[in-house]
Parts: sequence; structure tokens; C-alpha cells
Amino acid sequence: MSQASLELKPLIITLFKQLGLYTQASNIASDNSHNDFNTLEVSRLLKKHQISFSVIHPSAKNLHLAIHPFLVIPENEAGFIVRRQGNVFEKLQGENTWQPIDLTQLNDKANVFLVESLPSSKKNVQAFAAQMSKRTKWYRPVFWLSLLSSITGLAVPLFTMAVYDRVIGGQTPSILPSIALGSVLAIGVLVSTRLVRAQILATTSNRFARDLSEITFYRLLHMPLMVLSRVGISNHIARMRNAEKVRMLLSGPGGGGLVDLPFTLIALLAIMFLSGWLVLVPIGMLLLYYLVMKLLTRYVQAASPTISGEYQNAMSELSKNLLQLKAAGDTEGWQTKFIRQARENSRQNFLYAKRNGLNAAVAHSLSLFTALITVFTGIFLVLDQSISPGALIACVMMIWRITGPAQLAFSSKQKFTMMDIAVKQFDRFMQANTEQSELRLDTPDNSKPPAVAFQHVTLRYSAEGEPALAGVNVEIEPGELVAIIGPNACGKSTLLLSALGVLDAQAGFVTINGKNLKQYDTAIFRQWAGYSPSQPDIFPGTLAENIRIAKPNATDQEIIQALIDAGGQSFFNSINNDLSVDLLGENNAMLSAIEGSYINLARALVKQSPLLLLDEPLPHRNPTSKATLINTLTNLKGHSTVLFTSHDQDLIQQADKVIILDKGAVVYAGPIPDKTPQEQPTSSAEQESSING
Ligand SMILES: Nc1ncnc2c1ncn2[C@@H]1O[C@H](COP(=O)(O)OP(=O)(O)OP(=O)(O)O)[C@@H](O)[C@H]1O
Repeated sequence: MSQASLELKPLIITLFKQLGLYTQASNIASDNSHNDFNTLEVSRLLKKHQISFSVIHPSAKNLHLAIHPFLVIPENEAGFIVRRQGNVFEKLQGENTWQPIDLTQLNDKANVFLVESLPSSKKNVQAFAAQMSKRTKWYRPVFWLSLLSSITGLAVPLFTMAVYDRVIGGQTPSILPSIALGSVLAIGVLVSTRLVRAQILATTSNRFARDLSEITFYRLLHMPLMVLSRVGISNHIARMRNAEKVRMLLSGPGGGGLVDLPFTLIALLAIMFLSGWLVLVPIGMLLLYYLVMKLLTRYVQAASPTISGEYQNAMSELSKNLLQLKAAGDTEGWQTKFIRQARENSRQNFLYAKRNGLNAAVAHSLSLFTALITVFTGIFLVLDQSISPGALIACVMMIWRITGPAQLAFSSKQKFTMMDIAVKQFDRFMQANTEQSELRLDTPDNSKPPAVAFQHVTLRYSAEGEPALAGVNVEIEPGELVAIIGPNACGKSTLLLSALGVLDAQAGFVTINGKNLKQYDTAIFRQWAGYSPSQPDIFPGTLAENIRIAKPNATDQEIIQALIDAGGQSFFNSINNDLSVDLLGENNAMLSAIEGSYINLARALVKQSPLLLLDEPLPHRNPTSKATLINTLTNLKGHSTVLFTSHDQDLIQQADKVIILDKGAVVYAGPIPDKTPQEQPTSSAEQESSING
């Protein structure tokens, strides 16, 4: 790591202070989990604290618009803070001394983190436009290139006119080579301007789409779990695809057509200059074109396929329920249903394609018509000797420069509508609250196990549904081993998730060491607490990578120890004690639920956290591994506060406290009421009923 990156932490703290964000500054200072800052970390922190910024070079023009102090990080040198005072830039020296600095002396490899706006409760309702305006650099070159290409585009018709009127009419073949050379030059300029423009549009749309995807993904990751699960996966995918729509529109032919549209005015002016009132013909035809196309588009839209959603759902239903379908022997019935949908899908798509074909044919014939009407009307002007034959030919050639972009822009109309919807969706999406919308700056205490308290916690997954937790009121002492028990669907997992802060109660709150969970920085809190879900969650990658998700800097030894403590020794032996085994690779694609549970638990244990939340940690294990985990958890007593859900009597009996839930309400919370069942062995079922009772 370079020296500059090591100095970034104090620098970013100073920047936050200069921005007036003192609480955030002291929060960054007290967070020792992040010390080795690099520029990525700086971006992460600014985003996290909802500071809008852009990274630019020192030569960028928008530096003169800086309203807040900003950060400059030169290549291989220590960064510094700069502010703008009128036209002068000043560098912060020491505590509060500013000295003038010439930023133009920095080379272009330096990065400037230009602060655009500070966190505020006011939400930007035009987030898309605001984002777009950050990429203004492309407007000007695209404008000038389009202008140049439109002007040079007139050259070929004008040269043709010269050939007719001067070379043929004026009998001067000697000027032909100059005309030919001029045409070649004009075509050369035209082609190169088009190429460069296409490149600029593609680059801009790519960057823009990349920015949108990044913002969308970041927000998705930081939205409350409840909102995410309510909205559903297909919606999240649609959000991500919005960025693609923008890319397709700007970099595709429609984008070029749209940019060229205003420049058709140049062709119209040239026609007017050459032929006077003949210009009314293409103008009238453009109007007619617009009206006919509007009607036709409606006709085409009326045939848009409606079955595709149903068809897609049938496919995902098949992949989800394949086993059930096979087991029920219902493959034939399902096949009939699928064939019916496939046929309907083809029929609808055929009709749509037919109408689209009609649309294209009408657009093309209208262009031809425009040229023909211009010829027929212009011929009278030629006979009248108001214009030369060459001028008429040039005018007809220019007609294509008007109808071409109009046709392109129209054929992209559907894409514009899609883009408009995408923009509105993006704006709405940016207004939704994330978990970081409120200032959450406290960090948990790593030195001792925390006290946990649920204070009148009521939580519903949907407004209409029964509450999953109903007024839960429980206090847990530091270092206690607590069993949360009760029948299925009584709210055990929900209680754990609310203690982790991923589910927000609608009423009441959870406290950790007496502080409302909502005061804690979400990311830091979740990195601190250990959580193991009841279902195995395996990511593509090796065993070590899967466990390091919880603690990226864990050593191999720590990982192995966590796996063993979780009871996974036999599993580890079965994969030849190899941490680099690919868990979803060809040979290991079918990890059993129990093997998955060792990995879940190892993720929680490897953190050596003072707070552990374990959902069903003992699903039907072999006796040795069960004994190991029980031993691990009992050894944690006094060192970590552990909350676990379970139906396993042997594990429940080890708990200092049980919380018995029924339909989301606490029916008992305290020490195990009667330990006699342990002394007089009874069946598991009897033991459970004694505890539940
Ligand atoms: N994501 C969700 N969306 C809607 N309802 C949910 C969701 N998760 C849980 N529930 C409902 O909340 C209630 C409590 O569920 P929870 O999973 O917390 O119970 P549990 O006691 O852990 O059950 P189990 O012992 O089966 O794991 C149940 O009625 C369940 O259907």
C-alpha cells in the first residue's frame, strides 16, 4: 500500500469536519475496523454518508463550480483538501490555514473528489436528470460533429448539381476533377465525423449505463430486507435492466437519428436556398409522415404480445417445480399447457411482426413519395426556368437527409417510451428509503458481551397479515445462552432477524447495551454480530471463500477452527482437509443441508463476536458433531451473548434462559422452569411438551 493511501484516513476525517459533518467525522475516527483507506474506500464512505460527488481530473472545467471543500489525491503523493474562494483555489495547511494553490500544475493522473451536495432530508425527485447532467462533456463534441456531418452531407448533392449545371450544361469538363476531389474529401469528412460521433455516443451511454447500474445495485443492497422481499426478485432484475435500456437507446441507431433530427433544418434551408417555395413539399410531407406514423404506431402497439409474461412464468414454474411435476406424473398435462402457450406466443408475435413490417413499408414508401412529389412539383419550376435541373436533382437528394433521421427517430419511438418509463422508475426508486437514510453512527463494543432487550416489539410482514412478533418484551443479560423455542412459524427466526437489525419492527425496538439498534451503523453492526441462518447459503467459490464472506481477513487456521467448533470435523475430513475445494464445482454441487449448516455456523463463529444469533444450529446431526457444537456453545457462556432457535432438547437444556413463543407472543421467558426431565430421562416429545407447557 502506498504512503498516500495510509494518509487518507486523517484526510477524510478533516474533509468531513470541513464539510460541517462533525458526528460523521468522529464516527470514522473511532471505527478501527477501517484504517487502510484507498480511493475506493473514500468513494464508499462518501456514498455511505450520502454525500453526492464526482471524481474528475484537476483540469476539469466544473472545478470552478465547486461550492464545498473537496479532496485532491495526486498520483503517488499525499492528498490534500482544497476550497474555492471566487476564482482562487486554496489548499488546507494544518488545522485551519488556507494557502493559494494552482491546480493546473497537477498532472491529469490526480483524482479530484468534487463534493456536489451534502446529505439532506430533501430527496431529489429528478435523480435521473441530475445523474445525466454529470456527464455533460459529450454534448458539445456531438453537436459540432453532427453539424459538420450535416454540412458535409450537403456536399454530394451540391457537387451533383455542379456536374449537371456546369459540366454538362456549361460544357466545362475541365472542372470535373476538382468536383470529384471535393466530393471525395466531403465524403471522407462525413464518414469520419460519423465514426467519431458514434464512438462518443457509445462511450457516453456505456459510462452512463455503468453509473446507473452501480447506483441501482448499491441502493438494492442497502434497502430494508422487508422492502426487498416484498417487491420480489423480478422487479430487482427489471431495475438493473433499466440501465441497459438507456445504453441501447443512446448507442443504437435511434440515438443517432435523434441527434440528427434538429440538423434536418440545414437540409431544409439548403432546399429553400436552391428552390424557394419547393421547400414546402418536404415540410408538408414531414407533417403527413408524422400523422400517418402516429396512427400506425397505435395500430402496431395494439398487437403487442400479451402472453410473453405468462409464457416466461410457465418456464420458471417448470424449473422450480420440476420434482413435484415428475413425482405427480403430470408431465403430459403440463406439456399440453406449455404447447398451448407456445402456440399463442407465436401467433401474437407473428401478428406483431406483421404490423411492424407494415409500419416499416409505409415509412419507406412515404420517403419515396416525398422524393417523387418533389420531382413532379420541381419539374414545373425547371420548365419555368426558375431553378436549374441540377438544383432539382440536388433537392431530391437532400430529401433523404430529412426523411432518413425522421424515419429512424420514429422507429425508435417504442424505445423512447421504454426509456421514459425507465427514467420515471429510476426517479421513484431513488426516492425510496435505504437503511442509511437515517444517521446511524454508533459502533458496537467489541470488548464484552452485550445485553440485548426486546421492548414491545411488534412486527408484521404485510399490513394485512397477522403479526409475526406481537409485543415481544424480553431482557437478556450479557453472556447468556438463550434458547428461543416454540412451534413452527411462531416467529423464532423473525425474532433473531430483528435482533440483527435486518427486519425493522413497526412498533417497539431492540436495544443492544441499552442503545436502540437503530443508532448503530448498519454495516459495522452486522460485520460485528455473528449470524447463522437456518437454510444453507452457499456462494460460488471455495470453502475458504465461503467462510471469509463473514470475515474477509480470517486466517486459514481461524477458518478451520470455526469449522471444527461448528461440528464440521468429519465434513472437513471428507474433503481431504482442503479449504480450497470448490463448493459448487462439479464434484461438490450437492452439499447436504447438514454440510451447509456447518458452513453457516462457521461463518458466525469465525467472527469471534460477542453477539451470536443462530437459527436452528442443530438440524439432525450425528452425535459427535452435535456434542461438539453443544460444547462450543456452552464454552461461549459468559464470553458471548448467544441467542439460538432450536427444537433439540439436549441443546435447549444447556440454555441459561428460554424464550417460548406462540403466534409471535412470548408465553414464557426465564430459566428453564423445571430441570427434572434431565434427571428422569423421558422421550424428546415429552420433554418438549414440558417446556412448552
Ligand atoms: N418473508 C416473509 N414474508 C411474509 N411472511 C413471512 C416471511 N417470513 C416469515 N413469515 C411469516 O412470519 C411468521 C413467523 O415466521 P418465522 O420464520 O419467524 O417462524 P419460525 O418460528 O422461525 O418458524 P420455523 O420454526 O418454521 O422456522 C410465519 O407465519 C411466517 O409465515
